[in-house]
Amino acid sequence: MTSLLIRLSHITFQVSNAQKVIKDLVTKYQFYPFAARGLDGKSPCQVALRNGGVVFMVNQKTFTDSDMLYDSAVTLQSPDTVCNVSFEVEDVPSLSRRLVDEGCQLLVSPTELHDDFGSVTFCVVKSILGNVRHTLFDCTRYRNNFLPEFQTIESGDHIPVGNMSYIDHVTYACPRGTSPHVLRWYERCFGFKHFPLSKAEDPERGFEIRGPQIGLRLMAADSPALGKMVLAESLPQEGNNQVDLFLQHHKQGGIQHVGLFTPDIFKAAESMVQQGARFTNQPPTYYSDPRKQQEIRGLGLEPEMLSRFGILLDSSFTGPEIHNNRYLLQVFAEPLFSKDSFYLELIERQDAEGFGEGNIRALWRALKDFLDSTNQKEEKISSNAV
Ligand SMILES: O=C(O)C(=O)Cc1ccc(O)cc1
Ligand SMILES: [Fe+2]
Repeated sequence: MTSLLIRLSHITFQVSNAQKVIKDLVTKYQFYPFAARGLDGKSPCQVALRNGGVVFMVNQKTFTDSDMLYDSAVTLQSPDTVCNVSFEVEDVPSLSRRLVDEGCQLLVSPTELHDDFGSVTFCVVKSILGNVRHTLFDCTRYRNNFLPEFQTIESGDHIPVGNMSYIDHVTYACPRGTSPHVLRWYERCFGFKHFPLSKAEDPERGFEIRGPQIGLRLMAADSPALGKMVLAESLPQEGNNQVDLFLQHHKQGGIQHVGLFTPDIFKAAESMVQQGARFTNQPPTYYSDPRKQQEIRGLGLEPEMLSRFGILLDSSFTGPEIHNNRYLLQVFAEPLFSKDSFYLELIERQDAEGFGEGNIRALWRALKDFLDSTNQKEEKISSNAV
């Protein structure tokens, strides 16, 4: 079955102000638009943007399925959302039949579209999780740069600079208690395999991170063709947390963030910050901690390079000597639409396949601080207004 799946193709956004989101992706995150439809106003605009090997499609939200190509419309009440992870597959009709036999719902049955450059077959499958869906494409008979009915946008003299290599992982927020079920669905339907985040992890329980003000259950899965996915649920605990806040808008669950692989996170973060992107800050104590400093320096890095952009490091450091050179660098951008919505992550992996518990704890704390400070600002504004 895995031979039917070729690769993750792109991720689709459905938003109320596509122009604004496109502008942010272009100016802050160095994506460039390369194909579009609906720019003449005859259909809702759909724009494909690229940064290196990463492609996003931004769709203006519409409420009639027939206006939207390669996806189906979200509901009228839907928040701005990132809801479709599209896969390239070998044989759309046969895979869609198999998925229907598994009990999956098709939002769009296998359909063929063509233009002067050839034809593409696709279907849209509803995931078992929230508003998530997957468009399955066979593009082997198509020779232009994106999909039929999209016009090429010439980049002219503008030389794209982005250095994102590919989508490293997609992280889904799940309502409490649902992730084992969701994991099994992805195993059955798309051949993902449980990817333990710790030794001897129980796939029913996943990897639990507990501590003061943190309660998170993670389960990851991997597919040789489609990459990694992470399922995140909150554990009952005090106070706000990013998964529960996300679920206030995406009640049944959804795509919470996407990790973009870059070979040089310092270069990527620096150029994005210069263009106005903002990453979550880490408290200075993260970088001044002597053990952390030893860990950073032991890998040939400088604490100042990390602290400038809020980059987090996880390695197998147990001090005082580094045992191997495997490490993970991550940095998390501020939410793209509203304060507790979808965000982008940059990740550089040096021989490290998993996810870093230390980084997740630090991110959780930083986002809590960010949410608390925006809440305080909002409270101030509203009390001033009274
Ligand atoms: O570490 C990562 O990049 C993950 O994707 C894991 C993760 C999942 C959910 C969170 O709210 C925060 C981190
Ligand atoms: Fe992530």
